[in-house]
Amino acid sequence: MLEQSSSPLLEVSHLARHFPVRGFLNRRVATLRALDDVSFTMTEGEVLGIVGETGSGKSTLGKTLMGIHRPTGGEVRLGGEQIASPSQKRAALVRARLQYVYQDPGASLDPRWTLRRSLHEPLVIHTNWSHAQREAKVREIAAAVDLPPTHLDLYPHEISGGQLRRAGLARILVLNPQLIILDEPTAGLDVSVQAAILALLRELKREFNLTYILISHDLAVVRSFSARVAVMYLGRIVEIGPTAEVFAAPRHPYTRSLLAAAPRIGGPRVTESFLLLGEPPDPLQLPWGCRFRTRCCLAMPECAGLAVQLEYEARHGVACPRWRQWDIRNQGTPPSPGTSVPFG
Ligand SMILES: Nc1ncnc2c1ncn2[C@@H]1O[C@H](COP(=O)(O)OP(=O)(O)OP(=O)(O)O)[C@@H](O)[C@H]1O
Repeated sequence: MLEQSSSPLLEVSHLARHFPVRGFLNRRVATLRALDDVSFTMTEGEVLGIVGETGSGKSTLGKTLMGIHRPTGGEVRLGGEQIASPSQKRAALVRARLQYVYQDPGASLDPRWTLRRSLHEPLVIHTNWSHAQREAKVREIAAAVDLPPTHLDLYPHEISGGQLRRAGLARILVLNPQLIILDEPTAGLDVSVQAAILALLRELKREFNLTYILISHDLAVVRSFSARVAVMYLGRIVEIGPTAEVFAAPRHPYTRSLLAAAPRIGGPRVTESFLLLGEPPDPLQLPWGCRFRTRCCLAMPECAGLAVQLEYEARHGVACPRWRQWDIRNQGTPPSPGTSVPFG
């Protein structure tokens, strides 16, 4: 596990989620390993960004933490209490402490209900509070997300897109969550609306002492918003560490490739030799050993046999024994494609 100064809020250990692929007569014909052996910890108040190409397992991770998918292996602890394992059903009370925010939180509001009814609803389900207690909470949270009390009597179609997002967030916040998983919160928004949403999320984090997991394709958003970042490739974390360090000195060849494909991010000069080679492999036929080796410019035949492990104890962990060998010999200068780097 990563070293943390205080005891962790979230502990994810060797989490896996596999999906059966069924064929004729509903027989299992293959297994899609969407998430495999994922471990990390988070302290209260932290923001962890999750990045990776489409299909790398980011949303599956979020949904498995949330209990939307039951894990195939491993476990999740929140505040020391085991909240997910292959044999465990998630309790409703625990669900309230962890919330998942889809791309557009406003979309979760029922168009036939006033905002007031939508904000009361989670409290009706999860608490036995009186109407007056619920109303006080709803008003407190509406004020925190800058929704005037008069708006509580309006329907979703009567308010602006920005207000709708804020109302969607309010619906989650009434439950006093500790950890919120934000899945692409800024996707499809223009830059000024993006900035407003991120500013609101920062403010809410301070006010309610929230911890966030931010899933995003947008490396610039992750860089500005999260202090730590985990990079995923085909269901595994290949690198995890402080965002500034990962962006300034990426270690895993895949992280270098991601950054090379996003030049506006800045960071170190990443030459073309770190551009991704070829297409991602079929997720039903993952390469043995390191899953990235088929597209990696540092790959050697030995990578097929390696049990490549993320260095969980490291503050900046990387699941590739080859980056270190390369960096020591070449002070970080990337190799030409196909260059062989001997082991040992
Ligand atoms: N319910 C499901 N049943 C079967 N396979 C699934 C299911 N959900 C996800 N997958 C598969 O798991 C893999 C990871 O998908 P996931 O949605 O977690 O990736 P992602 O990194 O979030 O992608 P994106 O950035 O496009 O949202 C993919 O190969 C996907 O097809």
